[in-house]
Amino acid sequence: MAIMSMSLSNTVLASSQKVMRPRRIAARAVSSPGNSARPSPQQHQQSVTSVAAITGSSVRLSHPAPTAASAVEASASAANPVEQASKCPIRQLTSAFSAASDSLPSTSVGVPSAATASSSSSSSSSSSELRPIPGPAPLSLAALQDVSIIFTQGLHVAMLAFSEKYGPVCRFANPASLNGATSWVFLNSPEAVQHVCATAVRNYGRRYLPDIYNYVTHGKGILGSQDEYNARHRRLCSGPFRNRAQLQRFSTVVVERSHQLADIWMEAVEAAGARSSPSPSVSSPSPSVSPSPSPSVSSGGGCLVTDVAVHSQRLTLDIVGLVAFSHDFRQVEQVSRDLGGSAADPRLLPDRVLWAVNTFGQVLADIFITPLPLLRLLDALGLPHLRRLDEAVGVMRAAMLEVIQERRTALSSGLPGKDDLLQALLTATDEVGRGLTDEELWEDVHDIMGAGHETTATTTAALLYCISAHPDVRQRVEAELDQVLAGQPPSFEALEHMPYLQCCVKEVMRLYPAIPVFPREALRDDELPSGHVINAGDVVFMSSYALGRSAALWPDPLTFNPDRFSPEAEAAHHRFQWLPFGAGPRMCLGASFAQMSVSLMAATLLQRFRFTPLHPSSRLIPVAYDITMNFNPSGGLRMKVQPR
Ligand code: HEM
Repeated sequence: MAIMSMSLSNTVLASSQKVMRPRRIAARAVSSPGNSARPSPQQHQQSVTSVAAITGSSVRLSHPAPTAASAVEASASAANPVEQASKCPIRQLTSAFSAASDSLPSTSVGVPSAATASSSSSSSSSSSELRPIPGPAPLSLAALQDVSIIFTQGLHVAMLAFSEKYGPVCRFANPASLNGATSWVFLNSPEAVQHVCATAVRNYGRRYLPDIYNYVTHGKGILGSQDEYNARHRRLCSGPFRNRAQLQRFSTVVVERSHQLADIWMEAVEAAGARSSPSPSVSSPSPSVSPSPSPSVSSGGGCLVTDVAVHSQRLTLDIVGLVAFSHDFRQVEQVSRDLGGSAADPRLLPDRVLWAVNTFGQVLADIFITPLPLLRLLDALGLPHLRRLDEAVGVMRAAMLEVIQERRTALSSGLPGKDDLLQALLTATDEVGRGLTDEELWEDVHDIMGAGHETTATTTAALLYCISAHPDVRQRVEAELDQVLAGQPPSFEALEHMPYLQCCVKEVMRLYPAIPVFPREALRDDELPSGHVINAGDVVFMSSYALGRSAALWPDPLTFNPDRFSPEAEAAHHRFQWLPFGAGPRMCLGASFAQMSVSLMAATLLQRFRFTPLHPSSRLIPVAYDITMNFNPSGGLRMKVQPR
């Protein structure tokens, strides 16, 4: 997402992209560590971003069509034909992910080695003419106009516009080789993406990263690392996310916490009913753009009106904290206070980790594409972005290392461990029996938490909105929920019997991918199947957003229509046309967990409530991206929430 945004950016676009500031959940109840980095109330209103800044890719080579974790499935199928036969969405998810996320392309799915990749690449295009890639002339007016779209509307919108203007492959020159890129190439065809992420993946294995990301990660962790380091950590960390039993256990956390949120909503509605408050003014919702202490909530008349996107952020932060290292951020509890309309008392949650997570995310989102030299200058001039970032990282690291030490001690004493990601990673070893060091553990767990929080929150909020904005879709979802659950809580197993809900999840990710761009670096000269020439040093951008909204791939692309993902319709899709989790060896590590979580959160809430979108009033949600998707352009997703 941002990673991509930064692409063109770092230097050129760098300072401009402050356009959209995240307005996600606010850690309003956070206490700062009591130093100069103490966040202001406004900052507390900022979401708890995190390192979700990434990009992904998978290696789907043989599956006929994407079903669940589309990008992964082919490789999964290649590795496990039994699972391939399964039509069960969750089974597909887990099995697909298990093979895909970590199979190095050359081993499990037969992606050619560097040498063969280049020859296969050449042969694939030997029948076509070599042709230059279209695009604006360097430093021309057209180039300026095009680049201005990135500044004003974001790279995701620009990529769609570029493909409409120049075709599915286009190039922007970078005469000064800013950020080391010889030029920027934008791809918007499944065939080209397949080439980069599968056929010739060895040439494009490295993710392009912004300065600040390299600064923060030092090339470590999962998100910021490259090559063998990344592959090893992916192999070690993916275990829990591809293990069905582990996913099942994680699913109980998701359902329990979602029920907690539902209970709080229900209490608010009932309390308001008992007070006989007047009906909330649903006809004139305030967009609540300002970071007010409460996310503009009102209740009464048998319902409440609130920004559901704020609550979903609280929900997913709790979930990732619990799943990652059994840390309860108690953000859902905070919703009662949101609904009471009172400002939170920071003393109630003296959580330094939460403060750090918030600060880290907020600063990172603010400066994501700003070049490092400029950041150092700003720090020297008294705008200490880097210092605040360092401080937040220090707090998170210290807290996590403490937990790791406690866990190691418990483990060596034979005490029962927790059932979380950290516990699984403490004992994970690679092929030569080597485990993860404490430093590696904290970096990886932190990355996974960061990648999993806002992405799932915004996707869930958008899903609730889209389903509710389409009464026919809502009716079908409700009918499926009622029939499958028969009044019981949703579960991992029950999801397997909810194909229509899965279609809705996929459709929302087509229109609103939480991370819209995944960039790669070209190591050597290469040729796309279309005959276009890629040069060594080019940065190649692919976009799930542009693919998902391409009229060439999807009829009536801006309409929310879950039936696009019925088994019959999916069978006609290109394997690389729906890629919300990226594709190839850098594909999202948590794809199956993400789809499961989003589905379960939505199922739990839709089973108990009916939502009526109030703001924005359009069916298409205006979204922007900083590190991940946000709803800043409409000031959130304000909905009437009514018990069913
Ligand atoms: C709807 C939710 C999510 C979406 C749309 C999403 C999407 C993505 C995308 C597009 C990438 C891209 C990478 C690239 O090509 O460079 C990525 C990477 C990643 N995601 Fe997700 N993600 C989601 C949720 C999660 C969750 C829940 C987790 C963990 C629990 C997670 C963990 C990761 C990690 C660790 C990476 C980095 C992989 C690497 O660099 O090798 N994601 N995600």
